[in-house]
Amino acid sequence: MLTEYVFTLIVLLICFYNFYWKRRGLPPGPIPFPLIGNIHQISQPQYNVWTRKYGPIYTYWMGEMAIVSVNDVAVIHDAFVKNGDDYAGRAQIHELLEIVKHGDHGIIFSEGQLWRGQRRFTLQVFRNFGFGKNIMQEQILDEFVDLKVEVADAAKQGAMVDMKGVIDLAVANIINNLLFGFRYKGERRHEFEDDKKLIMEVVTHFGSLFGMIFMHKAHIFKHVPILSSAYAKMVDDRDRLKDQLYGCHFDLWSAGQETTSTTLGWACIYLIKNPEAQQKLQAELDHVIGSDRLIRCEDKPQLNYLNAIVAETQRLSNIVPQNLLHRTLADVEIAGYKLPKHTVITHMISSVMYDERYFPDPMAFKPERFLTPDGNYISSPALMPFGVGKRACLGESMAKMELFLILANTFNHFSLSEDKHHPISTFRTVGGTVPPPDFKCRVQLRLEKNNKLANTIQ
Ligand code: HEM
Repeated sequence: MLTEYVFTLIVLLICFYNFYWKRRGLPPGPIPFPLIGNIHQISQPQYNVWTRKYGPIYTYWMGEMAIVSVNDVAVIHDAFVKNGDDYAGRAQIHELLEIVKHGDHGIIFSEGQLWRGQRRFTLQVFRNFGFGKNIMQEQILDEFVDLKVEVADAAKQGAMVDMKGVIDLAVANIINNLLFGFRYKGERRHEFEDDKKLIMEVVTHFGSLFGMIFMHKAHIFKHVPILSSAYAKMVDDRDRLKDQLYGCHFDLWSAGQETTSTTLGWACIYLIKNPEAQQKLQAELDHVIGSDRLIRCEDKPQLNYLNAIVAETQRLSNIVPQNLLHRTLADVEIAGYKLPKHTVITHMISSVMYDERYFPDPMAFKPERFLTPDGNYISSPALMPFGVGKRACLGESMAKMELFLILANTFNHFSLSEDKHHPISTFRTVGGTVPPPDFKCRVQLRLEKNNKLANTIQ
C-alpha cells in the first residue's frame, strides 16, 4: 500500500514538474514528454504547424532544454536586430560539441570574447583575401570556367551530367582555396570526396535524433544500448576529422561549402522543374548580356529576374530547418514575455520563409514574388536565409556572390533539362541542412551555335 502511495506521489511530482513547473513563465507551446521533450515531433513542417497554433512566439523542448522559437518578422527584428547584443549568445551544448568536434571552439558555437575575436579576425582575413573585392570574384569565375569545361565536354558526348556533383566540387574549391590555399584538382581530387563525406557525417550528427539526445547528459546516454553505438560513431568521426580540420576551419568549411552547394543544387532542380522560369532567365541573359562573356558582379543590378530566382531559391529550398540556437545574455522582454538571462531562443527562419502571411502559396516556386510590377527586383524583410542580427551568417556576402556568379554563368552557357527515364526527385531529406537528392540531367550548350563557347574555354 505504502509503495503505491509513494509511486503515485512520484508520478504526480514528475507530472507537476514536467507539465507545469518547468514551463512556467515561458511562452506556451506543445506539451513536452518527460526527458525527450518534443524531440519525437521536431521537423520543419511541424514548426509551421506550431507557428499557426501558437503565433509569433512559442516554446518547444529538446530533451530537457526549452527552446523559445520566434516566428514573426517584426518581433524578430525588434529582438535580434535592435537588441542584438542581448540575443548574441549560443545554446550551451557542450556535451554534444565535445563528442562531435572536441568542444565549442571556432565561431559558430562559441560566445563572448572568444566568439567576438574569432568572428572579427575571420572577417578581416576574408576582407584581405578579397571578400567583396575582385579577388574573390576572380576565384569564383576561375572555378566556373573549369566547371564549364567539364559540363560542356560531357554534354558534347551526349552524357547525362551530375550537376550537383560538379557544383559541389566548384564550391569546395572556392572555400578550400581560401582556407588552405589549394584546390581539389588532379591528384588531390580524391581528397574532396573523403573530406566532404566526413564533414557531412559530422554536420548530420548535429541535426540527428542521436545528436539531440546527446546534447545533454551524453555521459549517461552513451551507456544505453543502441545509443552507445551511435555515440561511438560520432566520436570516431570526430577523431578522423581532428586530423584534417580544426575548430574555425571546420566551421568555415562546413558552413560555407555545404550550404552554398546545397542552395545551388536546389536552384538547378527548380529551374529544371520549371522550364518556363529557365527560359525567362535565359531571355533576360540574352537581352542584358547577349554573348558568352563571363558575367560579373557589375551585371547584377541589370539581372532582375536572376536576382529573383536566387531569392526564391533561397526561400523555397529553406536549407536551415532549425536555425542555430541562440541564448539571451540578459533578461529580456519579447512579445509580452519576460525571459531570464540564459534562455535558449532562436528566430525560426524556416517558419518565416514558409509563412503564407509573408509568401502566399509558399510551397510554389515563384520568382515573380520578388519582382515589382515593372520587373525590378525587390527583396522582402521576411527573406532571411542567413539569419539576422549579431550572429547572422558571417559568409553572407561570399555566398551571395557565389550564388549569383555560378547561376548566371551556368545558365548563360547551358540549358538543363530532365530526362524522362531519369526523373529528378524534389524530396527534402531534412538534417542539419536540407541537401537536394542526387540527380543527373541533360545539358544543352546554348551558345555553341555561334562557336563562341570554345573561345572562352581556355
Ligand atoms: C547559401 C549559403 C549560406 C546560408 C544559407 C547560410 C546560413 C547561415 C545561418 C542561417 C546561420 C545562423 C545564423 C544565426 O545563428 O542566427 C549561419 C551562420 C554562419 N555562417 Fe552561414 N550560410 C551560408 C554560407 C556561408 C558561408 C559561405 C560561410 C563562410 C565561408 C558561412 C559561415 C558562417 C558562420 C561562421 C556562421 C556562424 C556565425 C556566428 O555564429 O557568429 N556561411 N549561416
